[in-house]
Amino acid sequence: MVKLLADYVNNPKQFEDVGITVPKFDQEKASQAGRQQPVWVHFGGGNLFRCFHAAIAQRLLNTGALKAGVIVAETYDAAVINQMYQPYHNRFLRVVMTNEQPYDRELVASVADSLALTPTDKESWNRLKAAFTQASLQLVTFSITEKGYGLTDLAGQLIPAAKADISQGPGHPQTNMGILAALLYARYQNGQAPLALVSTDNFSQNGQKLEDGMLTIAQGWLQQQLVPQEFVAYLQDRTKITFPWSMIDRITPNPAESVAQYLAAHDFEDTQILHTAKRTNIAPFGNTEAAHYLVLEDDFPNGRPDLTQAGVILTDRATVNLADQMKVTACLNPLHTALAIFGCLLGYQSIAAEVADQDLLALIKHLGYQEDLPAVVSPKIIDPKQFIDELITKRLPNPNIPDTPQRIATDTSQKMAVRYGVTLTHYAKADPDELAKLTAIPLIIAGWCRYLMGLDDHGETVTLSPDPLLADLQPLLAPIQLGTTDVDVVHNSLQPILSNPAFFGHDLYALGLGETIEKNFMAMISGPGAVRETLHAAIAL
Ligand SMILES: NC(=O)c1ccc[n+]([C@@H]2O[C@H](COP(=O)([O-])OP(=O)(O)OC[C@H]3O[C@@H](n4cnc5c(N)ncnc54)[C@H](O)[C@@H]3O)[C@@H](O)[C@H]2O)c1
Ligand SMILES: O=P(O)(O)OC[C@@H](O)[C@@H](O)[C@H](O)[C@H](O)CO
Repeated sequence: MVKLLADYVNNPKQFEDVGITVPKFDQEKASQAGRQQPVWVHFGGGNLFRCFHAAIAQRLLNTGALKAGVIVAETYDAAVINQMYQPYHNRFLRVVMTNEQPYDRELVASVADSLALTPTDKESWNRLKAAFTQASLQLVTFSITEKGYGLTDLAGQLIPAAKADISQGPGHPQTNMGILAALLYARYQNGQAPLALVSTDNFSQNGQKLEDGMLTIAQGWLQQQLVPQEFVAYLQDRTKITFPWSMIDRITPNPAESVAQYLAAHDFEDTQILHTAKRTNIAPFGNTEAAHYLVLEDDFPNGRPDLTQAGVILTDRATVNLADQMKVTACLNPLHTALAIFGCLLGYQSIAAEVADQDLLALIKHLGYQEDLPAVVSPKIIDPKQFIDELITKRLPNPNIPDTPQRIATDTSQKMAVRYGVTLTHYAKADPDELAKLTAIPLIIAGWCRYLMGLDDHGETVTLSPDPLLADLQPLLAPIQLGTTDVDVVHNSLQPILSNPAFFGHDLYALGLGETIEKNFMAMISGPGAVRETLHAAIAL
């Protein structure tokens, strides 16, 4: 059995003998370089980072295109750092779930330092701040989930933490945007070196949202005269600070028991999965798929490593935007969220099993090909139709990818606007008559409302995936039971959700879809088994 912490530099054979590839660099040296002359900081050291960004850094360290390891910062879940990074000296094993075994396994050692930013840990804050003052720093990437960028509530008002960040100035930030603005203030005060800030979270125009969020805090400080005008000018000077947009795609499920067992059977010792109190699932290993796309706007004012050596596509903003719209709003994530909602309702634990269900397959095909694809403008670097074909015929059905509808259902309230609202906007602008012909999108939205009831299709209670708005949304559905036939009760419950543009980017009644969704919902609550019946009747081809 080989352990994650075994000495791969002096004895690589112990890894190679069990089929694990080792780094071609010395972790100690890369870590030292990362701490002394940092090049790359990443916020959100979850599974996507470990399986994708860290692997890119590892490729570049292997070839010498990068000398310094990545510094990882966690603002949300300190347990990730304290229990999964530091005890393993920031190493992990990356497992690529190819269609056939053996899986590709690689010891990843490209993380130089890992920092949990908590209000009491001054040392970590100072280390991160020091990294931000270094001119060597070229890029900061983020995979902090959609909600990590939020500063406003459902009514569009600043949340208390954002108000506190603005009133208290750069000394005590709480929100991610406040933390970033404070770190950039330190950079401004120490030489004003340039920097690229790259969101790699799953939503359209992610760089714009990062920029807007960070500037909301910085401009608040300026209004309170807590920072000079020159600081805000520095943030808005495109030769200094940029917010490249990105499209990122690699299905990276939570670490799975089946993979832990595979690793144990293949002589790897560290397989214990951690489920933190904040519901992050993380392990000494990460499991991901083979297919991957990272498309970045090439706008790095302080230079960048040669990311193309690791397969990253660098292009202009317009192309990134089209690629991202293709993936996040049409050809992948909307299909995923549909499988998440109906998978949880129908009792599935596996995405691969779901796409073997003819009703669900018909649903995602109808959504993808009939309703989403017509709204897509091809980014040309990737063909949208081939992209969906690959997804539906190769990626989703791969039984070795241990993905679950429950993972994908996480934070659905944060995602509906991007995953369905952008397509609705397309139809509303291009051809409003088409809105009335949509079947899959209204059905999925009704399915989400049905999911929020917290009952599966048998009428049994199900534990819903974490979502920051569950406590607001579930009480709205409380007056409804399976068997409720009163259309007014249903309308009163659904209306505040369907009419709120914060969820879908639109008042769905104004688009003429509210009533259809209510009807779909009524059908799905008529009794046990009604979700399946409604789905089958609506979408069967
Ligand atoms: N996993 C995938 O298949 C995949 C693929 C493409 C893009 N993404 C994007 O990456 C994000 C993270 O995915 P993951 O697989 O790493 O998830 P994960 O659950 O493994 O990790 C989530 C990370 O985000 C942090 N986080 C959660 N809420 C936060 C908050 N409010 N503020 C700051 N940090 C927060 C967690 O502490 C953790 O480090 C997704 O939300 C998505 O936008 C994921
Ligand atoms: O990561 P989220 O929470 O935005 O969405 C869940 C999945 O749809 C997502 O992680 C996909 O696996 C990913 O977007 C594939 O590239």
